[in-house]
Amino acid sequence: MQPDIDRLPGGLIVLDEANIVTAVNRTLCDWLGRAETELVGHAPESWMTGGSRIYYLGHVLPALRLHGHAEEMTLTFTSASGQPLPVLLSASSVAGDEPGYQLLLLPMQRRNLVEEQLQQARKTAEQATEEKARALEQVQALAHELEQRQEQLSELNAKLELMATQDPLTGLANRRVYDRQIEAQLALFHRTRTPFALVLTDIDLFKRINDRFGHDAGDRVLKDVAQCLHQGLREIDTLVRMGGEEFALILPSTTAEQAIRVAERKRELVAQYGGRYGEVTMSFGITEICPHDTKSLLYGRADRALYDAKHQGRNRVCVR
Ligand SMILES: Nc1nc2c(ncn2[C@@H]2O[C@H](COP(=O)(O)OP(=O)(O)OP(=O)(O)O)[C@@H](O)[C@H]2O)c(=O)[nH]1
Repeated sequence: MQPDIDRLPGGLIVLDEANIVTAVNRTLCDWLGRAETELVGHAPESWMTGGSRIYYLGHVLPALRLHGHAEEMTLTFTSASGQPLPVLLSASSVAGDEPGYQLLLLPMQRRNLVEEQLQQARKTAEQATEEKARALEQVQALAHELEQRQEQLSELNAKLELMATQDPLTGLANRRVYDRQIEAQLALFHRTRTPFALVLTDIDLFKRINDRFGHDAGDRVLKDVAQCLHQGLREIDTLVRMGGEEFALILPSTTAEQAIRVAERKRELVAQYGGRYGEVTMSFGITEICPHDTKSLLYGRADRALYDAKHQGRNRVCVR
């Protein structure tokens, strides 16, 4: 598509090398209020104000001839009715069969408009950048808050998990962990016949300690006994406070024979502990997993072994 130079939003003047107008567009004719025939064949400075004429001949034209271009120069033309017409001129040389120059004129009013539009666009862009920065800040603040909430949530979950599995007085695992571990050991035994032993143990005549020294003293003894029982256990062993003054030990890959030795060591340790609350002893009931055992059969046998120990005079280890 050929550009329609007559409808350009700026005036166009084509000059030959001798600075004589060879063509103009309609926009320029309209601004100057002159017919094309009045303009072609003349020098362009003919329609400029005195000052602009000097500037054009002394500066613009020499620059154009020397460098081949002149940019954003201010000149004032005069219309046929005598009105000054300030313009911004940009010009460049044209090579080829008919060498010369082409001058593009933009009225200053229009330039101001363009500048205003540019300023407006810049302002809008700045506002958009500020809004973007604010939005980014908000997103970052929200992301930070989310991170904190997630941290709080995982802390809370960890606390809940602890509360669900820990005895608050002694810090030992609770009955929930006992159930989980026994079920895991039973499953392992049924799959691989790996033996394990269950030890139930109970502080002897604990009621007397409570009665004589008070409930707080009883709590102190429970904590100390928990420590004694915990000493020397393997990573894979599980020590649980079942409730009251009863504890359970689940010893994986352990026979009843081996469990007796473990229980004896614990019994001696507790008996040595004594402390401010007089003699403290424990009774132990042991059993080893049998082929047709269930969780309750296993527990029942260990409990009967513990009963045997109590019945036989306490501070001893019995096996069933
Ligand atoms: N201080 C304290 N006492 C507890 C706690 N849980 C249970 N007890 C007490 O433990 C005592 C257990 O008494 P009993 O079941 O009669 O058994 P025992 O006195 O140890 O006698 P034997 O088991 O036959 O040797 C009761 O007095 C309970 O109140 C606890 O968390 N803290």
